[in-house]
Amino acid sequence: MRGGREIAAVTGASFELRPGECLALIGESGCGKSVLASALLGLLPRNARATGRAFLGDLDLLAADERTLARTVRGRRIGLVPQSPSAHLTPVRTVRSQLEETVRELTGLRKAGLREAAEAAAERAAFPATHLDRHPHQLSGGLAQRAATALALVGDAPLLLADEPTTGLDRDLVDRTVDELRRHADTGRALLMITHDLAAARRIADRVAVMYAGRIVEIAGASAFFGAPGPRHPYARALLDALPERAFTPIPGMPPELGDLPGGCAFAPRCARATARCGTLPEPVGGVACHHPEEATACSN
Ligand SMILES: Nc1ncnc2c1ncn2[C@@H]1O[C@H](COP(=O)(O)OP(=O)(O)OP(=O)(O)O)[C@@H](O)[C@H]1O
Ligand code: NI
Repeated sequence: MRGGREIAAVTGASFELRPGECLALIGESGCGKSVLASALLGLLPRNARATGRAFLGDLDLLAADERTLARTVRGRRIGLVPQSPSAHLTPVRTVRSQLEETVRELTGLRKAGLREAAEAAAERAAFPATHLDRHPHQLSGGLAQRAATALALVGDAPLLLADEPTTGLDRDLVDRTVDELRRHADTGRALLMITHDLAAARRIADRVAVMYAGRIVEIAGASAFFGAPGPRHPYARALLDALPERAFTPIPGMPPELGDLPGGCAFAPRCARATARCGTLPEPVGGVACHHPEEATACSN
């Protein structure tokens, strides 16, 4: 809601995520990625509401009450690497003390084991042991990011939501961080990684979901998406073509205001393939919501 009006930040998002799998959620700023993650955790602002179903095992996350979410879901069944780590860390406590508390809560470890486990968690997220006794305001953005990732990894939750987990990290650390997240999936857990970093997505994702103006417009296997035959939705194709290492062609125009979406396909005003048909909303077919998708070829997965 903005100015008393209701705005659909995410619409009709439908996807599955299996144990052992990494799904990368990509799309321009403001398209609804973080709102989707917040809805799964029951962390939407009070003026927002979510409808539909989102099953984690037998539990419908959208129907669960706050007590269940707070006691059994957040941290335990779903880990979160938040988009703004500094806002998520407790300002008055050192990183070590926050890690130790989380380890104690989630694993029941005590005393000596606690210290060791906290240090191991820091190590997993490449957070330097020399900085463990610092407070959040003494950390750079990249270090706060790593502290938040360490905290999120502690419980080995069956589902990890990582919202821009590599912001502020240089390339080596990006690779190291996403490889650690990938290991989380490789041990039979699920990972939803929200990212602007398509190289990081390509490195670890099994599948890619592309969001535009609050809708998932394409879901595809990562190797088909990033390699051959490439994305099938014109927006997804344009996102990749905008990369400096590819065509470096910016997407013309701007994403629409969510409060002022066109009636049909929201990408049509920016799309070279658009025709009159795009005035009606395309339903997803074979993972692609477009009236004029690029051809699927035999090697797509
Ligand atoms: N509390 C709120 N009240 C009103 N609108 C909101 C609120 N939170 C998010 N929005 C709107 O919802 C839309 C989606 O926001 P969201 O944060 O999910 O985008 P995002 O895809 O995560 O972007 P980014 O890549 O910049 O993080 C935006 O247009 C944003 O302005
Ligand atoms: Ni976001």
